[in-house]
Amino acid sequence: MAVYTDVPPEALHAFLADYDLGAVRSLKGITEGVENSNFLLETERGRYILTIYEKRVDPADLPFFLGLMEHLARHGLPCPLPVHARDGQALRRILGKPAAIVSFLEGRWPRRIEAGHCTALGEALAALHLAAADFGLRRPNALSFAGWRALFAGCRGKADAILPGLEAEIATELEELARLWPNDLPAGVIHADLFPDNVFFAGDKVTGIIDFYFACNDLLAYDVAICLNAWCFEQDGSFNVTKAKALLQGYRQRRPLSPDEVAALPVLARGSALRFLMTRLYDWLHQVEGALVKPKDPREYLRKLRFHRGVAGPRAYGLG
Ligand SMILES: Nc1ncnc2c1ncn2[C@@H]1O[C@H](COP(=O)(O)OP(=O)(O)O)[C@@H](O)[C@H]1O
Ligand SMILES: N[C@@H](CCOP(=O)(O)O)C(=O)O
Repeated sequence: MAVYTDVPPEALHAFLADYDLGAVRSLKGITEGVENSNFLLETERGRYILTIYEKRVDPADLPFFLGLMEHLARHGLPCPLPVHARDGQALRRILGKPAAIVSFLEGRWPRRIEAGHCTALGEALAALHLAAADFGLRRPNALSFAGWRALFAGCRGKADAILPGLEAEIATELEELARLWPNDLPAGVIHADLFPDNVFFAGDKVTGIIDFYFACNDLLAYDVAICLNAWCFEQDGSFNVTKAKALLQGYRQRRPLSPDEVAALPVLARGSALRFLMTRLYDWLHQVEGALVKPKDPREYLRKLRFHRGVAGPRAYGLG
């Protein structure tokens, strides 16, 4: 459930008076999502998404997120296009909170992932990296080593309640990854959370890429590793090498991976697994009573982390 703010009709009308979107037909809360309040807004002009930014998004980051969506949409990516109000601003306020209207994207995120989705996803991810290359703003990744360590500090003394030995395993992993992490790979703007629920399809065609609220500057191949984790494991925890091969083939058709990027994939996949393990662990251990959002299982990402730690090399991902 992600509707944290109720929008009374008077507030909506006052807000929309500054846009050229015509009269409101309806406003419906969208129950999917975690971070912000999202609404499907229908006006005389068409369908839009109204997002009200809640506590977890730093308002200082919003120009980067909205600017990036606009940049990518203008480069032909199927990303939400922010709607500017008459004063030229896309970032405005409703009920005292930051808010924006973006274009509505058609399609549905895949509940059952097929290899064909992975190929198309790989192509779309590479297209995103290429199109973002001349985006003018920068945002360091808040969820890299320093962020992981801060989350870990917030879980100290509690992690073993989820699985005995977890705390020591994470501490060792943090040390090893800090030693192994590649710092000289191609970098740029990455999506950083391109999970299946953030990619809409019509058949095998990508029709929408949403949720840019973790986007940042980091290693491009790290984004590929995030997708390997989010798209290529089955429900039973097994790794599907056919899907991985499809994803990597799709990506490499648009943006070839250098030999160093390929060699680094196992380490990057470990780091990506640790990133989602840490945020999920933190959220699991800091559940707010009465919260409407069900936390995601951190153990899923521990299993993925262990898989990548055990691979002999990038061949495990279907690369020759
Ligand atoms: N531009 C869009 N077009 C169509 N649906 C959207 C769009 N943006 C968001 N949604 C809908 O809102 C839901 C939540 O959006 P999301 O950005 O993932 O929220 P959160 O950041 O809170 O997790 C999505 O699953 C989708 O159903
Ligand atoms: N993809 C993350 C959680 C972030 O949720 P989103 O709804 O903003 O994509 C995870 O699976 O841990």
